[in-house]
Amino acid sequence: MVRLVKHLFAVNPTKIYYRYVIRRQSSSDASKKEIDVRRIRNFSIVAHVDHGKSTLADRLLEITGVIKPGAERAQVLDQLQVERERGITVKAVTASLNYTYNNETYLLNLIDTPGHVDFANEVVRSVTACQGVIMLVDANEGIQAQTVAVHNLAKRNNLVIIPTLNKVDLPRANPDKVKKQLKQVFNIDENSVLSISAKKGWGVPELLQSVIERIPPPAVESEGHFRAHIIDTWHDKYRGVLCLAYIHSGRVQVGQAVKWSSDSKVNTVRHLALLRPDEEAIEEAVAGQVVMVGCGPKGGGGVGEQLLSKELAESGAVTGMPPVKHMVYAGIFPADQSQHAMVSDAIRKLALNDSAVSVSPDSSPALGQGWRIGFLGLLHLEVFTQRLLQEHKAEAILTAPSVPYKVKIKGAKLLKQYRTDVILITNPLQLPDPNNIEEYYEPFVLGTIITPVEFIGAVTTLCIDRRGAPLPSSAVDDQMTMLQFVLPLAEVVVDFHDTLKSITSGFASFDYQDNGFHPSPLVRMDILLNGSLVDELSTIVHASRLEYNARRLTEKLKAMIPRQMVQVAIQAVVGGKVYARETIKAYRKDVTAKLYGGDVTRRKKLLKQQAEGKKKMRSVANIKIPRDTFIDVLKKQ
Ligand SMILES: Nc1nc2c(ncn2[C@@H]2O[C@H](COP(=O)(O)OP(=O)(O)OP(=O)(O)O)[C@@H](O)[C@H]2O)c(=O)[nH]1
Repeated sequence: MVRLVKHLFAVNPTKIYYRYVIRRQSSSDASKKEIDVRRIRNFSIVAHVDHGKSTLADRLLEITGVIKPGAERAQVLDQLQVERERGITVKAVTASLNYTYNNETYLLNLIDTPGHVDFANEVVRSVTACQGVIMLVDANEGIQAQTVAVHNLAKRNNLVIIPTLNKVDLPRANPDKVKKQLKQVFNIDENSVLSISAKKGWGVPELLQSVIERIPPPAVESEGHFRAHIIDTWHDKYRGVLCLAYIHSGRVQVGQAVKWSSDSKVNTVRHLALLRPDEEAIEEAVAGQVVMVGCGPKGGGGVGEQLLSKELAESGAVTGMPPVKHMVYAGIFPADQSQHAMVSDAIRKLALNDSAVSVSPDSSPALGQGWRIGFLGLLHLEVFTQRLLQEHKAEAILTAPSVPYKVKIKGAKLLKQYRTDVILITNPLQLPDPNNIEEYYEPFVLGTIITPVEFIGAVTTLCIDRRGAPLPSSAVDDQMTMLQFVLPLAEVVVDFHDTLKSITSGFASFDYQDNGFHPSPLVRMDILLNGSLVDELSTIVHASRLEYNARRLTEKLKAMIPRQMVQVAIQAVVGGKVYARETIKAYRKDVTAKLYGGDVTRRKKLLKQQAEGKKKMRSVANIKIPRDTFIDVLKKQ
């Protein structure tokens, strides 16, 4: 089952959760000594899903003495229930490992980066702490779309890349062919490519030596004021917020006064530890290190923030990290409003651990008080809600997800209100009156697809159908091609990947990266149930898709909403004009049945009451909509 799910999420890999302990390292002395920055190596393992990151991490932990060779459970790193159920890894931390090479002890920080674009933010913040990556490529499957994505990311961040072929033990492995692909696609010198079997451990010690030889130590200012940026945060019941921090300059000690870049309050460092991956308390950490820091229960701090010495914070010389770009927004509401405080607390705690979400208050006539949450993609959204339920027992209703748009506004009043002429729309209901909109902008992505050549036609048709604009393609080798398209994000987030997999028998892989906002003819389409607007079902659609979307949405709602006591009219409307309509017939309840042979005035009274009841339901749109409708209606095609 797990394997099956893994394939379903073939480009939905993620991050690794390194928070288990098998055996403490016997090297605690090393952490008490002053660390020489020249003997620190900060690196990540990056790869397409299933190319062997977790397996290689296991081997590295074995070689450095963290786990015993041949430990029974493989890939012990995935701990969250959601990870086990989905067969994907979702959460990243780090492992600080000691390794002796040429009689010198090195501190190797294995900083995990997630692969899937939904977690791109995590990758970006992780790589800022790395100087190099091990780029794994399955010697049997060859380069896949995500290999291209992680390679580009490493290049953009000027990281040293150690190209490594994995699974060379497999009988079908073809290292020579994949080396040629690496040369063809990335211009990687074939002689620099290492070959390993993470499963058997072949070539792994040599790989570790290459990490030391090829990846430079961090270029940091050992002297000067303490400055660190936060890679990850999580909540500890007793110690409050704990953070994983990469130290850019200076040093930090337990008891030191520090400040968050976002806050004027002075905090004291109370907890300092190396994660090996088990915590190993230390008294001091220096620039170049990745350490766990805690400032006590009220110590605060969030991912992307910086932790600074009090003096540096007060000098005003620090600039912030770039803000996260959210790809998908959805409303989240407590299933039961009496649980609002509990769900609120759960969201706060989870958002602390999942830095990539943005949370703002929201309210809906149908669903009550809730939150509008920004995610990096649909998988991210699903994982977040699943974790809410599993880890915090918080049951929430999710509204239909939508991508953010931008509009250029006109009219003195609006311009004064927003103090800018281009505003970001994260909820279709925020759209100003069309008369006040000068131009609409839609988010686009650069999609990379690697496919066997026989599917080029089918893939191109799919992309064009999704309003994609083709870019020049290039050969990976004589059997595989890399296609690139600029695609509207709205056409990609919902079911693009599933469709691509089905038309290519699972052989094509897909990845995408942000391509910014571009002008686009958009309109807001509303759904009326018996004349009442259902806020949660409003969508922004491309003008060319209006009639199709109107029909599709009303038909799907008809199939999803169960029959009610009253007839339900479902209408898709733009600016007062109805583009599609469906009707769900009412159950007919014979309220006079009990009055067989009774008095006629009594019978009339009951019929009148029933008619009034129906009217009332219409006027308040008291229609029971299954909660999954709000997400499924946009999801399933
Ligand atoms: N034969 C062989 N199988 C391997 C090797 N390395 C990994 N595998 C197998 O490949 C599959 C995927 O390995 P993982 O380590 O989970 O891959 P991953 O890249 O971490 O995958 P995600 O955690 O889902 O991102 C597992 O069944 C491993 O046992 C290898 O060197 N040889």
